[in-house]
Amino acid sequence: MDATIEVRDLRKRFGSTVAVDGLSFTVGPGQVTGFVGPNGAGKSTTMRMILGLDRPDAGTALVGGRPYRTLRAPLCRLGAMLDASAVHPARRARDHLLWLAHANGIPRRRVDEVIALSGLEGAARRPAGGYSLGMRQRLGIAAALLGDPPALMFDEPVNGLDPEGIAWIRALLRSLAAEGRAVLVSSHLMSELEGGADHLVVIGRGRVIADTSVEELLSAASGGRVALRTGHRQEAMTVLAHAGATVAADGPDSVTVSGLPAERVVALLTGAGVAFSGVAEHRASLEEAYMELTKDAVEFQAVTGGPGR
Ligand SMILES: Nc1ncnc2c1ncn2[C@@H]1O[C@H](COP(=O)(O)OP(=O)(O)OP(=O)(O)O)[C@@H](O)[C@H]1O
Repeated sequence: MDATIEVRDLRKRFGSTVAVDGLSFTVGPGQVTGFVGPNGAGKSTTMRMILGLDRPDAGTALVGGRPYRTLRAPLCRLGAMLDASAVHPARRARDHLLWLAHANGIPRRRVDEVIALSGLEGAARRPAGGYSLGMRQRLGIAAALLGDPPALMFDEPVNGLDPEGIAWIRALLRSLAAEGRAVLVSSHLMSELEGGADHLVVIGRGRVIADTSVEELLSAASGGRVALRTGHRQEAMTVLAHAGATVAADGPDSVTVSGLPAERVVALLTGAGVAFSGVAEHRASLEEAYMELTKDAVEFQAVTGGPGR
C-alpha cells in the first residue's frame, strides 16, 4: 500500500486571512516528518485539508495517490489525530473504538490490539470524560492506529504532556516509522521534535520555509564553526587568521573559528606550538536552527497581533 502524503500547491483563505499560501511537500514512508511552524502558521488547516475536512481554494492533497475523501477504507489508509478531546465524555474508550471499528469494517480484535498498543488497558472501560489529557491523547492515538494504516498524521500530539508522555509518544512515532509507515507530526515547538523527527517541513505564514532532513538543517545552522579554548588566545588568533580563518574572541580563553575544519585548527596550532585545551565543532541545537529559520514569521505575527484565534 502506498504510504505517502503528498501536498501540492495547497491554498486556503479564511476571509482576509491567508492560512495556507501555496504549500507543497511530501511525507515519505519509513520516517517521521515533523511539521513545524509558529502558532497560526497553517499546520492544522493543512492537516484538515489532507483529511478533506476543509476544502482547499486551490491545490491538492493526496493520500497514497488519492484524495482522502475518495478512499474506500480511509481509516486503513491514513490514521489521524487532530483533536484528542473529540470523544463524547460519557462514552467509554473501548466502546468508542468498537463503534469506529464497526463503522469502518475493522475486526473487533483490532480494538484490543490498539488499546494495548496505546497503553490504555487500565482505562478502556471508563468513560472518556474522566480522562487526563495524556489518556485522551492515547485514545486519539489508538483510534488513529485502528485501521493499521500505512500513513499517520498527528496534530500537536505532545502538547501539554508530561516528560514521560512525551517520551512515550516519541518512541511510538519512531517505531511506527521503523515499520515503514509515513508519519507526519506537527508542533509549534521544535524542542518537542528533538530526537523524534528525521525530516522537517518548517512553515511560516502558510508557506514552506524549509523542507529538509534534520541532519542537513543542523549542519547548515552549525555553519562549520569551531569552538577553541586556549590560554594563548592572541597567538592562536594570529596563527588561524593567517591561515585564512575568520576568528572571534568570545571570552578570555575562548575563540570561535569559522572557515577551517577542526582537524586543520588542531594541526595549525600544534605546528605553531600554541597550546590549547579544547577544540570542538560547534553543534547548533534544533531549537537554535528553528529560531533562525522562523525569525521573520514570528516578527510578522508580533507586528500584526498574532493569528487572532
Ligand atoms: N475556521 C477558521 N476561520 C477563520 N480563520 C481560521 C480558521 N481556521 C484557521 N484560521 C486562521 O488560519 C491561520 C492558520 O491557522 P492554523 O490553525 O492552521 O495554524 P497552526 O499552525 O495550526 O497554529 P497552532 O500552532 O496555533 O495550532 C490562523 O491565522 C488562524 O487564525
